[in-house]
Amino acid sequence: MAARMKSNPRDSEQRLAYDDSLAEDLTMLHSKSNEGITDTLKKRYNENFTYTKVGARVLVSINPIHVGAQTEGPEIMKAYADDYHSLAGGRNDALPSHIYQLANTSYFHLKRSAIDQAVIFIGDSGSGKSRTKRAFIQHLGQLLAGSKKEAKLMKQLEHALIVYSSFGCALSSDNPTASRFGLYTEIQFDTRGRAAGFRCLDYLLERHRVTSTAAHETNFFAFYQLLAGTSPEERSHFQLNQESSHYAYLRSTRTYSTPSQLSNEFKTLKSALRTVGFNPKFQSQLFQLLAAILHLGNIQFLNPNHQSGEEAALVRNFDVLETAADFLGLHATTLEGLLTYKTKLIKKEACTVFLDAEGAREQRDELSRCLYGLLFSWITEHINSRLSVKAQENFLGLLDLPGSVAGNQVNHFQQFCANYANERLFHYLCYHVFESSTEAYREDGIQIPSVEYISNQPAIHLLSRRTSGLVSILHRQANRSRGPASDTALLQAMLKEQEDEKDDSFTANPSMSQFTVRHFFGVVCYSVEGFMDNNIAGVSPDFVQVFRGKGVSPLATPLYLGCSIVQR
Ligand SMILES: Nc1ncnc2c1ncn2[C@@H]1O[C@H](COP(=O)(O)OP(=O)(O)OP(=O)(O)O)[C@@H](O)[C@H]1O
Repeated sequence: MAARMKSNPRDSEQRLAYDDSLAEDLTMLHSKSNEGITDTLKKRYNENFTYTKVGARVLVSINPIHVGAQTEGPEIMKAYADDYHSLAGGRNDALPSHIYQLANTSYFHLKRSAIDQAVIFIGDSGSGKSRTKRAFIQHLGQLLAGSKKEAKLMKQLEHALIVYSSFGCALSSDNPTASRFGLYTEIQFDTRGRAAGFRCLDYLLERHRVTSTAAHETNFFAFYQLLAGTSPEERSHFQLNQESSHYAYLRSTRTYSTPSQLSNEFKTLKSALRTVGFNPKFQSQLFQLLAAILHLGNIQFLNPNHQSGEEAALVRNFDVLETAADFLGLHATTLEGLLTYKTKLIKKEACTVFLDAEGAREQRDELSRCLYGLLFSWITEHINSRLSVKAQENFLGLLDLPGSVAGNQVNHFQQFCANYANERLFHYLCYHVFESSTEAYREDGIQIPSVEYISNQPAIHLLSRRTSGLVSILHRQANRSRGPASDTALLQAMLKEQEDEKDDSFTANPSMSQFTVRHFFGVVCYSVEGFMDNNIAGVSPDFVQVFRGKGVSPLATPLYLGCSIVQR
């Protein structure tokens, strides 16, 4: 166990004697220089102390991925739970800083003062946010273990995270288990402070990954788990081939696990689905839709014989289209029409456009992304409908968004959104750590020196200025009365506004369709390609019409039944 007894300096005398080298709390350091802080964190990390406090409300965690660090587990959890119970929730500081201790404190405040609590996880991709969140939830489960009902609920929450991890995580260049979506989880408490339910809200699912994945990355884990884990009967029912290389959407991607590990992961997924309320029928629907998406990706198109613009693309392998159509509950000809024709607004009139092979491929991929996005939303709605309660007195909220990514690679719209969200969270954090308490003291007439810190105000300014900020420009260009602008026009508009503002946090390279933003975590290059489409990303009216039509098999309709899903 990495936990060690250590006294914490509370008064000034103790503080003078405080050994900076392994300080539990960075606010207690004599020298609060960058060097002093990083030195302390480094030493603590080398001593297997993963966590360090910054005052009472902020915890720094350094991913202890190195061998030898045993920072979690039942024994350590028990020590912190005993600590909680022996002190009736009070903080005793005898144990080293830990996420379990933060869980103790949050739960204690919620119970004692009936004030809602929120925990925000911020960090680079791969820094360990999701893992730390899981540890928080596991420990909360330990604190609630006295009640069977509450313990069961916390287990269900852990299983919900397993489901989200299968459908929303992938191997990326920065993280073997990167969350390609954001999740806000609210644990609900009743008037007596007992956990009564939980609900989730997902954000920013990287839908694009379904149809195109960088060579050194993977698609969402659920696809590989499905292929490796289904029984021969199930495979034959879903008409699946066990080899991921058989599927266009998985072909160029990296394998991330051995077949037997994937098969075990699939078992775990099925069991997690069952625990959060997906009965075998619903599970079968989920997997059938995943299979349909894989089959959709294998449909190939040829250009029409006459390129007059009045003939649509031809399907090269109609048998694959028939399989996909069957799983989606559509007639093959309906799916063929959906993929080879498109309704477009031309001069405010809805016109049907014939798609060539390239257009049909794009339409097919858009359908796959749309189905996956709806599937993901449906999972959230299903979990919420089973496990949330309507009446809650208090909540404990946990926010975990995809981490920030800097580096040399060119990033896309989804990462722009994630990085923007991380800027806002960091800004919020800085305000609460450095500004809000100082303001409170000043209001009480107490003068305290202000602390210098690296503010991300320039990036916030660039991104969120009311009219000339990048996000505002993006919205304006999407909502023009004459229709959305092109990506090139968007970049031009960004460039013009920033030149007028003389904002050096921004540079643009129109010939490469790229721009860079200086974020607080580094300079990031974005390709503007796809920004407009992704920003609008509504469900195509063609898709909605077809799936709402009469005669569609119930297999696809659950996705469209929940109004709130369609409205998203
Ligand atoms: N305490 C820990 N002990 C051992 N391994 C850890 C620990 N924390 C994180 N890791 C490992 O580090 C990797 C990254 O962790 P995690 O997926 O939680 O990062 P993240 O910050 O949520 O990233 P992203 O923003 O990309 O989702 C994972 O493989 C995880 O298992």
